[in-house]
Amino acid sequence: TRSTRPQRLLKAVQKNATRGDPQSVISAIDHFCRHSEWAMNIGDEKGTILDSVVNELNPEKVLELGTYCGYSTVRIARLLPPGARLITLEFNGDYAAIARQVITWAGLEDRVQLVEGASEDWIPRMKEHFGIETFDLVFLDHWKDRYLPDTKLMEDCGLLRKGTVLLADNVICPGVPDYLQYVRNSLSYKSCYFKSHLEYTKAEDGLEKSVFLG
Ligand SMILES: Nc1ncnc2c1ncn2[C@@H]1O[C@H](/C=C/CNC(=O)c2cc([N+](=O)[O-])cc(O)c2O)[C@@H](O)[C@H]1O
Ligand SMILES: [Mg+2]
Repeated sequence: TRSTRPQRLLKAVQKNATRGDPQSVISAIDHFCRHSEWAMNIGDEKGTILDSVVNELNPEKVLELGTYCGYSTVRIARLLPPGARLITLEFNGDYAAIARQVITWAGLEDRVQLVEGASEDWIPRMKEHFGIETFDLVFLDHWKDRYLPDTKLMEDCGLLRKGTVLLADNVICPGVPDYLQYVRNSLSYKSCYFKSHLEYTKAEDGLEKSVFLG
């Protein structure tokens, strides 16, 4: 049977990227998405904004919601100091299997914990299962109708501290209106919008950075 797009994306990484070189993995995926098949990775333009937020925070504990093929996982993990940890949640087993191989190809498996499961099931288990007190950075890039419920769930589970940064992809396209309204109007967040473009296209999109005020 015909291969899937994530399988073809992984093949492009294994063919064009150098093992242990995260930047070459990022470039191989961006080239594949620009010249072969579009895929819903954050991409190189919004990815540069993601990089700047990670570099500014120098986070120890990072949570990513929605791994997909692991592109943003690699972008984030490559910037983390060796002692830091990135936990990424992905409930589609096929995508998780691809992402594991992409992350390993980049040589970042010792900084990344890919958990195969749903965010709503695993957010409540972060403390007892992973010994996580609070996260320094959360990157939201999963189904758009989950951003708001999962943010409220993280609040209720005490996983956010004064200064925790939530960085949300796709706040314009496909859009997350309920989440945007919440973080922009809640007294518990200081929120700002980074205007950019939908990955590999000229359409507008952007990232919303929201700092939890406690
Ligand atoms: N509750 C949950 N727990 C764990 N994993 C979950 C989850 N909900 C979804 N996922 C996973 O997260 C990814 C979904 C991404 C949705 N993005 C998108 O739909 C998307 C669409 C466009 N677009 O259409 O242009 C552009 C983009 O940048 C996008 O991120 C998939 O890998 C999916 O399996
Ligand atoms: Mg996205």
